[in-house]
Formats: sequence, C-alpha cells, structure tokens
Amino acid sequence: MEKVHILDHPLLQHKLSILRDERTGSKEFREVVSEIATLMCYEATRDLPLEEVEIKTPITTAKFKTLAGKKLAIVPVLRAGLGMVDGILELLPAAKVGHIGLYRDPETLEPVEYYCKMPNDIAERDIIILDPMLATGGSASAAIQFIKNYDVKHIKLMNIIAAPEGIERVHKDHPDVEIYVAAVDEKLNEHGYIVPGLGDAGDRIFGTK
Ligand SMILES: O=P(O)(O)OC[C@H]1O[C@H](OP(=O)(O)OP(=O)(O)O)[C@H](O)[C@@H]1O
Ligand SMILES: O=c1cc[nH]c(=O)[nH]1
Ligand SMILES: [Mg+2]
Repeated sequence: MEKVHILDHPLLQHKLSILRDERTGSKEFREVVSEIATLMCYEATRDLPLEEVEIKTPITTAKFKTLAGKKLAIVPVLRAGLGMVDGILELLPAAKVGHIGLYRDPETLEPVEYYCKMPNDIAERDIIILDPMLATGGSASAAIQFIKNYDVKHIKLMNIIAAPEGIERVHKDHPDVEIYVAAVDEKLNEHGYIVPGLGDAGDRIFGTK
C-alpha cells in the first residue's frame, strides 16, 4: 500500500463528514468538495521540484526556492470529478485541464466512455486525475489507461473516498500510479456503492436526484 496516501488531516475529516451527511444539500456539497480538493492538492504536490533563485529582501540578498516550472494538467472524470477542478486550480492556476467523460453502467458496473478532450501537449505534463469516488476501480483504471495512451509518464489519482476493492484494482492494473485519498471506507454494497460512503457523488454535486 506504499503507493496510497491517506490524507487524514482533521480539516479533511471534518469536511468529509459534512459530505457524508445525507442532509447536506447540493450547494454546500459542491463548496465542500471544492475545499477538500484544495486541501488534498496541497499534499499531492508535496514532491513538486524547486529551483534556487537569488532574491533581494529589504535586508540582504540570498538564495531561496521557487517552483521549477513543472508542467501539470488535471483531468476530471465527468461528471463528479468536475466538482474538484476549481479547488485544485486555486493552488495550481497554470495547470491545463483535460476532460474524460465516463459513466458506470448500472448493470455491469463497467465504465462507458462518452467524451475526451486533452491539452495538445499532454505528453509533456504530469497528470492528476480527479474523481471523488473510487469504487470498483473500473472507471479510474480506464481513465489512467486512456491517459497512458498519450505517452504520459507520471500520473497521480486523487479520490475523496475509496473502497479497498478500487485501490486493489488500480494497484493491479497500474502499479506505477500513486493514489491520494481522504478516506478508505469499508466495502462496496451489491450495487457497487461505497459503504458507508456518501451516495452518488455526481447526483449530489449537480442535484440530479
Ligand atoms: O470505481 P467505479 O466502480 O468505476 O465507480 C466510480 C465512478 O462512479 C461515479 O461516476 P458515475 O458513473 O456515477 O458518473 P457521474 O459522475 O456522471 O455521476 C464516480 O464519480 C466514478 O467515476
Ligand atoms: O458510492 C459510489 C460509487 C460509485 N459512484 C458514486 O458516486 N458513489
Ligand atoms: Mg454518478
């Protein structure tokens, strides 16, 4: 499990409990998903490369660190991943944004692709895939493979809640991909929903149920 980062900061745990509460309406749900994405981004970018620059402070001149300009892109998995985009761009305003449209067939639980638009220079960028839910792992595994087909070398996956089954699946299919989650829940139910989870993230963000 060394490729799984469980981000259990008290602020994240508190905000996640708001998402889990069935009484939380779409407006607050959207706001909190975005805030969680910002907090998770802080940790998921811990390994960004730095370079040394000389800066003149009001007192003296000395060497300090700035970001080395690593090119990044974020790729939300539609629909629910869209809820995490603005929160990430708060911290990474220069990141480009690709989109993958996938929905999970309710009978087979297999991902069905319906949209894709990536930045032209995606092969030069490190990628963070965004999706609040990692359930069976079928959607995440398909999204990762899709991006690998563009010759991308470094991919991270960011989910708010994961089921153990989803983590296993991504590890098996893509052992090189690091996963960042705020919680690993107990299991999946017979419909492939995460237990205890938060329900259907896309429906709760967009108010479609
Ligand atoms: O790990 P998996 O078993 O593949 O399930 C997870 C997927 O299911 C949800 O999307 P959904 O199919 O509900 O689409 P939506 O975002 O449009 O609601 C979720 O946002 C993931 O993309
Ligand atoms: O619990 C789950 C599983 C898949 N997709 C969701 O939105 N929620
Ligand atoms: Mg959904």
